[in-house]
Amino acid sequence: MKMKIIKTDIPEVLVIQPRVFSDDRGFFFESFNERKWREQTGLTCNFVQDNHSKSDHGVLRGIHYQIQQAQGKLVRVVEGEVFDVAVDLRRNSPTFGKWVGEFLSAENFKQFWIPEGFGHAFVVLSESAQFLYRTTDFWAPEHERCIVWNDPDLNIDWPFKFIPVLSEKDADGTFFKDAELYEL
Ligand SMILES: Cc1cn([C@H]2C[C@H](O)[C@@H](COP(=O)(O)OP(=O)(O)O[C@H]3O[C@@H](C)C(=O)[C@@H](O)[C@H]3O)O2)c(=O)[nH]c1=O
Repeated sequence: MKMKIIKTDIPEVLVIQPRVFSDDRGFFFESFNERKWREQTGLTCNFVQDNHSKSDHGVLRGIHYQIQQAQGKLVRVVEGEVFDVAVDLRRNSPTFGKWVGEFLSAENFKQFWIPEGFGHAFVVLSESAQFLYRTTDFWAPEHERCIVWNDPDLNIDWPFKFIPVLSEKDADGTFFKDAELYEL
């Protein structure tokens, strides 16, 4: 069975289920293969930055985006479990303001493709989680923006009841209705 690409309710947001080879030693899988990625998604992406973060249970990072130098993100989890969310912030899109979410874990090996023009956030559901992602443009702090995780218009159905742990920047995020959006 080859790597599977699964469309979500927002067709440009993809779930990638890689083929994992398990044996007595453990497992092996191609976490990224440019040729297969191009052939199976039809996308040509030039990934320029790899990021790795670790967060404790209850940490929520996001909703982040860059108004210029928009970053497409291919994300995955190598320890623990998160609920990962992509929000369509492309003003002229038929799915503008809609979100999709996916549970990503070290156990399910799923990857999530969040294209340029989307906001991104995740919350840690396990004791801790390590999160890896590749981006199609560089981090540009001057263009970085944040929408609050519990924005009333976005109305994201987060799968938790606790009070999330936020950075100061994220606690101070703007509302979707006031957000500066992309210049793609
Ligand atoms: C995002 C980023 C941060 N940093 C630094 C700045 C700061 O001192 C420290 C932590 O930054 P932050 O608090 O912004 O990290 P974090 O809240 O994890 O930000 C990330 O959140 C997720 C949801 C995303 O989608 C990412 O694109 C990114 O925005 O790392 C870099 O050096 N390069 C980067 O690319």
